Amino acid sequence: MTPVILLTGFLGSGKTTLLQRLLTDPSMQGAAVLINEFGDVGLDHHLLDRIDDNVVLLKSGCICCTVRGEVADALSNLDSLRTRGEISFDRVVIETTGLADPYPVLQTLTAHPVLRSHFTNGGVLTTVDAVNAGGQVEHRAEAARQIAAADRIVLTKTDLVAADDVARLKQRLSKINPGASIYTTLDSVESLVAGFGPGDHIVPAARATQPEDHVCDAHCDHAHHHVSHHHDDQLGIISFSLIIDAEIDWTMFGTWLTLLLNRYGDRIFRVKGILAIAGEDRPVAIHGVQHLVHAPTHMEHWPEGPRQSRLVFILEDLSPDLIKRSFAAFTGLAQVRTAA
Ligand SMILES: Nc1nc2c(ncn2[C@@H]2O[C@H](COP(=O)(O)OP(=O)(O)OP(=O)(O)O)[C@@H](O)[C@H]2O)c(=O)[nH]1
Repeated sequence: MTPVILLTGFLGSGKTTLLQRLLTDPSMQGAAVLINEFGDVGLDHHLLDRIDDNVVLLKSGCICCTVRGEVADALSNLDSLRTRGEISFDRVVIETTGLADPYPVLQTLTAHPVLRSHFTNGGVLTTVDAVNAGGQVEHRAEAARQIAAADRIVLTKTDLVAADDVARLKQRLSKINPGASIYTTLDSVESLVAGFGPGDHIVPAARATQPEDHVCDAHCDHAHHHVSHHHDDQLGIISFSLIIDAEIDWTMFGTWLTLLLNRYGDRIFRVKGILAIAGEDRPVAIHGVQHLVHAPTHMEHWPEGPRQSRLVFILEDLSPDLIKRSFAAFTGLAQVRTAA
């Protein structure tokens, strides 16, 4: 049986950063990876250095509902390729979208007639952003369910908050999920995935908020499973991207993004992008999570395709047009396109 590790956590909480670390550890060299992103423009596979045949980008959408069938198909495909000797892997890591409910994915593993004889639940790792977790847990059901589903919680961004706040957050997380062990990004990869490997049998954490026992199939429309389904229609969460063909002035851009997140960070859950900056050969990756702008990083090389800047936003109750107009007005770049 091949273990499937589910890597989950709210938008911008550090899943891809942790995945990058996991994949560079020798113990994880045999891992195949499935990545799912919310929104039509996937960037995470570009932001990961290790891209090979074992990395599959799933169609956009909410992993718990829209692409559940696709997860099953992707796992079946990986298994067939392995049977034919075309690839080899000894475990699978699935990085979910930051808005996913992990329970239906776990159920897919145990309920699917074929998958359940090849794959097993290899453990749930949930990243929790120490800067933004307070509000997210309070206001977003998805964030709470991701924490409740965890076997291990990895606290990220503890370098950006005071030690007392980290201690308080740990206490709060322990109340939501007393069975999960809590780590930070300072812990070794070995300790984070110990017991999650081939041949290991994880004992799932005693979860505080057990979901209903009902097992859905791909056509299930039971409302109880669609807590996170509501995120994209009823609560007005949308994703869109800005595409800019001209090179961007870094100072202008930085000022614009800082002001934008300062003003609208409550409603901008996530912004990430790959930028063509004037005077730079290599692309620059940028990340914002609510009011927080992370340090930009240079990527090794441009992904395939045109050298254009792409910014993906995940917003709640905010007009994409407002962002587009403000970007154009601030940077003086009129040729800005949006994609839904
Ligand atoms: N300072 C600091 N930054 C971090 C840490 N972990 C992640 N980040 C930064 O947080 C930003 C978002 O990280 P990602 O790994 O892209 O987050 P994600 O959960 O994959 O994001 P989505 O897939 O959009 O939900 C990036 O700029 C990371 O460099 C951490 O422990 N400390």
